[in-house]
Amino acid sequence: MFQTKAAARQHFLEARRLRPHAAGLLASAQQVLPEVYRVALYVSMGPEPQTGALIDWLLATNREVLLPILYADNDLGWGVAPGAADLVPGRLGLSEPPTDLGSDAIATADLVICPAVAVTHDGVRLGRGGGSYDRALARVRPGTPVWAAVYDTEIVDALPSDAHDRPVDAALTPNRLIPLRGSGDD
Ligand SMILES: Nc1nc2c(c(=O)[nH]1)N(C=O)[C@@H](CNc1ccc(C(=O)N[C@@H](CCC(=O)O)C(=O)O)cc1)CN2
Ligand SMILES: Nc1ncnc2c1ncn2[C@@H]1O[C@H](COP(=O)(O)OP(=O)(O)OP(=O)(O)O)[C@@H](O)[C@H]1O
Repeated sequence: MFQTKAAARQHFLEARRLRPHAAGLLASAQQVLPEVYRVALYVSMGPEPQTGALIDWLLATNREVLLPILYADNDLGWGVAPGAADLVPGRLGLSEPPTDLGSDAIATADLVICPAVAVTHDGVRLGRGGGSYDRALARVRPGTPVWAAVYDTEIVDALPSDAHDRPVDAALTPNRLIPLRGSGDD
């Protein structure tokens, strides 16, 4: 398999760039979304699984959506999504909410859907390499479901991992929700 996280990241990001288009998470999420009020999500960029329509639908169905704000040290703050038009440019080409509720606001989420480059059947998540979600997921209220947004081809048997990596409970793809082992509910 992959010797390093960097090698794995390069492999999966290259494959993403070759996709003809980025599929969205709305249809699959609509099928499986539990009764939740506040959902932490991300504003998708480029070939990432798209979140725009899902965010709009959550807001239209009276849910609240938390979106990340990337700090200089790669830690994350959170703001509520008022609507796509109200987002402001952040670092690395990201679009972010204008008002920061702070890093601990993720503890108020009932469901966290986080970006990932790949995930294993055991729930090991590989991200962009900033350690942003390693820190953010440590603040999630215990028992809150955490889903990694990936494509079906990004769910693999093994990935390099570190002790600080936070496991995820399921993989949400544009097609389905796949429960992952090793995160407490089996
Ligand atoms: N949409 C989205 N938002 C997110 C994340 C993410 O993975 N996706 N993050 C997850 O932690 C945090 C931000 N971390 C990020 C880290 C790297 C890149 C990125 O695109 N890097 C480019 C180089 C960009 C540049 O330097 O101009 C690259 O890797 O090619 C984006 C976000 C918080 N918000
Ligand atoms: N709690 C933490 N506080 C500060 N730095 C951390 C923390 N957890 C991880 N890091 C650092 O973040 C860096 C990247 O970690 P890693 O490669 O696991 O990121 P990732 O989970 O793939 O990315 P991301 O979470 O941003 O999507 C590492 O150098 C690691 O030491």
